[in-house]
Amino acid sequence: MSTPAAQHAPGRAPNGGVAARAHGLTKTYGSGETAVIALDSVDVDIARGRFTAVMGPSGSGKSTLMHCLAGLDTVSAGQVWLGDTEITGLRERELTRLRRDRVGFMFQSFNLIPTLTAAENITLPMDIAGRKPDQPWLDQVIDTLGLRGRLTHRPAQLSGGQQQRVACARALASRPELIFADEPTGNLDSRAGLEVLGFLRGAVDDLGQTVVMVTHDPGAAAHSDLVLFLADGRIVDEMARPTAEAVLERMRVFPGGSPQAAGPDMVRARSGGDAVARED
Ligand SMILES: Nc1ncnc2c1ncn2[C@@H]1O[C@H](COP(=O)(O)OP(=O)(O)OP(=O)(O)O)[C@@H](O)[C@H]1O
Repeated sequence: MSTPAAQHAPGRAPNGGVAARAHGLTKTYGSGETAVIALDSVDVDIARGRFTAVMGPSGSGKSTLMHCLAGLDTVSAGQVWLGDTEITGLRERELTRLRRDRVGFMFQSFNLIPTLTAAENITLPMDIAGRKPDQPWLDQVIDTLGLRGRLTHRPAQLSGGQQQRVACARALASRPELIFADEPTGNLDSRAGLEVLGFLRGAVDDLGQTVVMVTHDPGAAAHSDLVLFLADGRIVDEMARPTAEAVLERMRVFPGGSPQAAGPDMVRARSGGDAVARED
């Protein structure tokens, strides 16, 4: 299977490598008349060694897509792979181990443990797993993120940007196959946000990591290689080599001049119900 996410440089995976894949991914919450279709038969390939951004109106399914790809949530139908491993159908215990060993997470609210130092927070997932960090790699991550002088600080002694850098180091520490970042700059001022985006970019370019980032911010999405646009639980568009201006311009085609106001009928009509490649 191949999808637009994997068909257009620079979002295309080197050597066709796919870090995560969804096929016919459907997620429904509730049942009967109150059922909500959060994801509607989504097909997507996440290119390995690339930075992919996911954008779309509030409620379009961005977080649900991320959670299903990361094995944080079960699917109602369809299949999800992490690398070559099909994760749909895995037992909770296997999923927990897979997330711990192969996926890194960053959240808007940093999710650091307040009583632990920065160093302890960074290695916590590996400590829980009983795994020894690869020290040269960890040193490289700590130095790249400029955290060397902050390792003994607790989160309350760090700025928001520094806390998110610790969360970034924690996500990178085990050299995961895939890092999911859910609005990682949402709680940061623009300077700290830019810094974190620069580090995520560097993690991809210099360290060969794979990053998927959910964002509402066209400026943040502009740091990615490829933007996937979600609306009404479907991937309705994509943009390679995005700029903030181009992303904003793209949004203007949605009713009301903003993707927040995009109507499902309109985006379905444009996409024919499937993800479409950008034609310009
Ligand atoms: N646990 C849940 N129970 C019921 N409905 C849910 C649940 N989680 C999400 N939904 C619904 O699924 C749809 C997609 O939600 P999701 O959080 O994935 O959207 P989103 O694009 O990430 O939104 P936002 O940008 O506001 O965070 C929404 O209609 C939402 O109300």
